[in-house]
Amino acid sequence: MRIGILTSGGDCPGLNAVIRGAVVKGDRIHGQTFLGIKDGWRGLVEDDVIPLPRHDVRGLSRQGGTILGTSRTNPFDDGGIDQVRKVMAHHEMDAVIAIGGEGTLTAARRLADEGINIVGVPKTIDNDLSATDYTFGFDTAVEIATESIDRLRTTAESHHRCMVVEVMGRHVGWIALHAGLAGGAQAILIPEVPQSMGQIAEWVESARDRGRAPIVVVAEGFTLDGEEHPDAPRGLDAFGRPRLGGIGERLGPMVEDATGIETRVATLGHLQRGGVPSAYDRVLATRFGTGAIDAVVEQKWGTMVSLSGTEVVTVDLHDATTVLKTVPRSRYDEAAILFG
Ligand SMILES: Nc1ncnc2c1ncn2[C@@H]1O[C@H](COP(=O)(O)OP(=O)(O)O)[C@@H](O)[C@H]1O
Ligand SMILES: O=P(O)(O)OC[C@H]1O[C@](O)(COP(=O)(O)O)[C@@H](O)[C@@H]1O
Ligand SMILES: [Mg+2]
Repeated sequence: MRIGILTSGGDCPGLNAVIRGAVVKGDRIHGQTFLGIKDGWRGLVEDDVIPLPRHDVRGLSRQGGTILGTSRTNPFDDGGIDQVRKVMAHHEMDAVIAIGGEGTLTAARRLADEGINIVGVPKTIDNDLSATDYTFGFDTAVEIATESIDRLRTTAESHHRCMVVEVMGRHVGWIALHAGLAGGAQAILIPEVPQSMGQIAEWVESARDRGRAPIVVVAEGFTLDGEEHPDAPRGLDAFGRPRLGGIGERLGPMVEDATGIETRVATLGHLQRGGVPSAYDRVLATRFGTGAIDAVVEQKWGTMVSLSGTEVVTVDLHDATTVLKTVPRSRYDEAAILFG
């Protein structure tokens, strides 16, 4: 059997561990042959496909990024199903393992609906995919954000300042919630729960009044009460998505004006996606890779590997892509008891 592997959407620590897990198991147990599809769906529609022998995945579980490259190409805009069929036939590719987030897996679901043999693997630092308890990449991002908050806190305390820390999270606030809780933030602002400037100022002042240096963690997709869209001062990216990032820089002066507390801003940005995966993410990603091979062998087309408790299972791609996994209001309220 000849299997193509692609990585698509924003990169994420653990992508290489998935590739290694799949190739080593497929080669060793089933004698399968692997092909690397370059830059996500782009490689599949433009026929940019390379051999992916077991030798090439040696030592990959600790390596950040993706050796295959990634892009945000939409296969339906740039070639469509006929082109995908043609490229697969050209390489005698029997199946594709698509590693990506909600966008990539929606494309995978549409291709599976058209009869392409596809199995999905969920990745995202945002942890916004339904039908899996966790995605790899999230743990590493939270670890990096937490360490950053710890470091920002000591400088904020020395100067008696407030620190606004902007983290990633396009539609959901999981990174902000977990890193904020782990770092003991005095306010956590997430896309799911708009807040007023008055409330934010109240939390900051109350922390200051107790002698603390207030830390405000804000997800890039957060909006103030009454605002319709998150800040995207740099316009759209190459694929028409708003380039988020900027709410922290906007909030900093507003907090300073509202409270009189000297405030600094740190935007963590792509630091959260770079570098080596955590041990947890290496294990999860490797298990997803070997699990994807089981799904291919069992011809479970149109499914995605998923973590259910501690077990790797498969779920229908439809279930995984219909609804985003947002932070439930009760989880936010639980954290909010500690704000201020
Ligand atoms: N409904 C869709 N149909 C086909 N392709 C899609 C769809 N939604 C997203 N995609 C493609 O998948 C790419 C990756 O999605 P994106 O959200 O950027 O990353 P991720 O897969 O990490 O969520 C998008 O740029 C787009 O080209
Ligand atoms: O790398 P880019 O294009 O700047 O994209 C940034 C976006 O990618 C993410 O890191 C991950 O998003 P995806 O999982 O949808 O790729 C978001 O948190 C962030 O908004
Ligand atoms: Mg996405």
